[in-house]
Amino acid sequence: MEALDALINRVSCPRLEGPAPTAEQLELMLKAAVRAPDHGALRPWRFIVTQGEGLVQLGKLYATAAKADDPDLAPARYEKYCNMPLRAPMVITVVAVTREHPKVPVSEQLISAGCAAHSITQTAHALGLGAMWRTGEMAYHPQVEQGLGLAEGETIVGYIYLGQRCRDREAPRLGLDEFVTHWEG
Ligand SMILES: Cc1cc2nc3c(=O)[nH]c(=O)nc-3n(C[C@H](O)[C@H](O)[C@H](O)COP(=O)(O)O)c2cc1C
Repeated sequence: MEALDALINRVSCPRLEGPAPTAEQLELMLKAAVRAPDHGALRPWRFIVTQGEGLVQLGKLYATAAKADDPDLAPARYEKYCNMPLRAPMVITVVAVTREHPKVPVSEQLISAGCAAHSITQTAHALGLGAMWRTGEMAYHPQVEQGLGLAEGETIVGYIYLGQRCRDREAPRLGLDEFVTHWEG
């Protein structure tokens, strides 16, 4: 796919199916991710790749965290948390690795990690794969952060769900006038 086509027509795919991206596809997505713009070359990101049994374990981590918040959690809700990561055959957890820096505020480091996450979705689209950036409460739960081994200064910026597209979606055509002005002083 041409680069411009991929950039302009990327869409998210809420419904994904197997097989998971191949090792080659995964490498391309991660290579693109680490080329995200990065003030100070801090490389403020890391990527946790989960598939197969790992997805089952991730679901259990979510459900256990939800149960810790609400000991009366209904079994159906518990099950729902278990099934969340099973919506795709691969999930890449994008982690912002931030630290205090004299020139680069933490907010910029978070933006860089977000750009890295977006590069994964763009590359997935260019490869003909489907991707969906998700967060939700399980991106911010301390028990999930601990289970995934996050350290101080690390934040989940997104779970990128990846797989084969169940159906093709058209990118919405947004008029630019609403968002763009030209400033001439
Ligand atoms: C930081 C971030 C977190 C998101 N979290 C969710 C989420 O938890 N659930 C969801 O349905 N969409 C979430 N989205 C939105 C989808 O990834 C997607 O962008 C949206 O459905 C619009 O589809 P499109 O990308 O094809 O325009 C998130 C997007 C971003 C940037």
